Amino acid sequence: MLKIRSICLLQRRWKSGAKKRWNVLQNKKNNCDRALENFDDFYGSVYGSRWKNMRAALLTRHKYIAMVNNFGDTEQTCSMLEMDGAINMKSLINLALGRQQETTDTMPEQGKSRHEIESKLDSLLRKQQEREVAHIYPSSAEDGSATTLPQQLKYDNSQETQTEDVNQPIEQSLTRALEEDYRLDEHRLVDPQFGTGGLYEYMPAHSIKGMEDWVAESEHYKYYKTNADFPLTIEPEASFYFPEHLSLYTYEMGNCSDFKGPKKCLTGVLSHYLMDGASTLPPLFLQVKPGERVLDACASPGGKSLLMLQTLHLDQLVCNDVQESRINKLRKVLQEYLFDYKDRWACKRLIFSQSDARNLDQYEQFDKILVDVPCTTDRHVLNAQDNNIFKPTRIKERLRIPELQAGILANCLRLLRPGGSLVYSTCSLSPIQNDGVVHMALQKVFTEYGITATIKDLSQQTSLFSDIFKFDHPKGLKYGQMVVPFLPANFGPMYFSKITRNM
Ligand SMILES: C[S@@+](CC[C@H](N)C(=O)[O-])C[C@H]1O[C@@H](n2cnc3c(N)ncnc32)[C@H](O)[C@@H]1O
Repeated sequence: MLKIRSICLLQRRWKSGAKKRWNVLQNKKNNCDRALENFDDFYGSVYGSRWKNMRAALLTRHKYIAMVNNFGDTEQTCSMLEMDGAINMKSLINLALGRQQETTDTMPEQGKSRHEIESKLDSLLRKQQEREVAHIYPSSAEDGSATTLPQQLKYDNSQETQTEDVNQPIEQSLTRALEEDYRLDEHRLVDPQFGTGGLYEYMPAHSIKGMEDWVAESEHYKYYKTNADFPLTIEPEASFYFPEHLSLYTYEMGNCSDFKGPKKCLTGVLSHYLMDGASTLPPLFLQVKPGERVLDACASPGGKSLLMLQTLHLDQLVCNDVQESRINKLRKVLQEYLFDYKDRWACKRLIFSQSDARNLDQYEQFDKILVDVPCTTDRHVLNAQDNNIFKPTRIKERLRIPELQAGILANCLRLLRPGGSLVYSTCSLSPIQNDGVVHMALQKVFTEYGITATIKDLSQQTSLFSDIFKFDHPKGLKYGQMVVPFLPANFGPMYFSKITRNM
């Protein structure tokens, strides 16, 4: 009897194995496979040899930052995060700001204080790293064995020839990763594949090998590749300040430690909010000032709205999203984090709005607008099957994304008061959804409404963040900045462009 049962079990196991093999033989692709294949073709030709490292990072667990809730037990939360070895981004940025200011100064005695700030920053980072290493690998310090990289830092893509050896000493591996990246950057600058126009010349609009799904997108690309038919100024952003009341905590580059989950505070709200670190940059660069009226045009689930509220600067924030279910999600998040959500502080300031941002026009003009549009969500589509935009039945929707994005951005430019600014952002590496859409929207508002705008060049300000994020500055990127996935700082992707409406 016993014998018969085990035979049955064996048979069943063999059957399911055979089914699996049959799927493999049929070469059935899932949605994530489709997305990866598409990116390999498209981003491979956009980013060249650098795509390999971005790809490995995209397929690896990404890094978060912790935003402290000012409506909870703020000081306790900050101490807890610091005890765990996290660094307050504000101190890093303020040190970098001081360093930048000193560099522009030629006074000889100031060289000394620059040196002091630099060594302070170095020792802060070194201490932080030592504390972290001791925490994660306590035995290495005791037995004298080499410290190894955290598992997450391993390039986990089997097709990559560049697989990191996890047994390498941490410094050696990090140095190698950084050196490799600089080498690739150098290579890109002289690589004839990228030509003088960088991204703008990398592919013909119609003949994109293996990229049939992108043909409609490349039509937009062809359109924005033509010379601008609208007046455009690009000027450096004058200044940057880190909001006094905002506390964002991160681990230094190369440290992939996890944050503890949020806790309930005495006021009943949650202690901190975890988000992709690169998502903090669009609202930070919007530079919301006290008393301003702000629109978050595509607000749900609400991380960026919450960040702007945590600056305690806003006079009014209109949180808009197109779907009712998304608005409900946003309400829930804000409710979990804002004390007095139903009455005083938040009630006076928060307005929920459910509209298609392409047609939104029921409000007075805004001082600032965040335009964090729907996009191909490049990291998400490689890791989640459900509701994936690369599902074959969603092809049309996917191909219309740049058009939708340009429609939203153009309407938001119209909703800005003259002199007001907006930040447009996506979490996609696609030059079409990024610079391409900015170009299309600027063209559209000029042709239809005679509106002109100035692009703010943020490169000097983003360099303040270069100890935390990996920025990519492809030659052709004209209108925005981009954080790219990078194993030692696995944030993003995040593209953002700051635009001011001319008077
Ligand atoms: C990238 S998510 C926004 C993430 C959000 N800013 C945050 O930081 O949590 C894009 C949002 O745009 C919304 N959306 C899509 N189409 C829209 C439209 N036409 N008008 C307004 N919102 C739209 C989606 O429902 C989605 O919630």
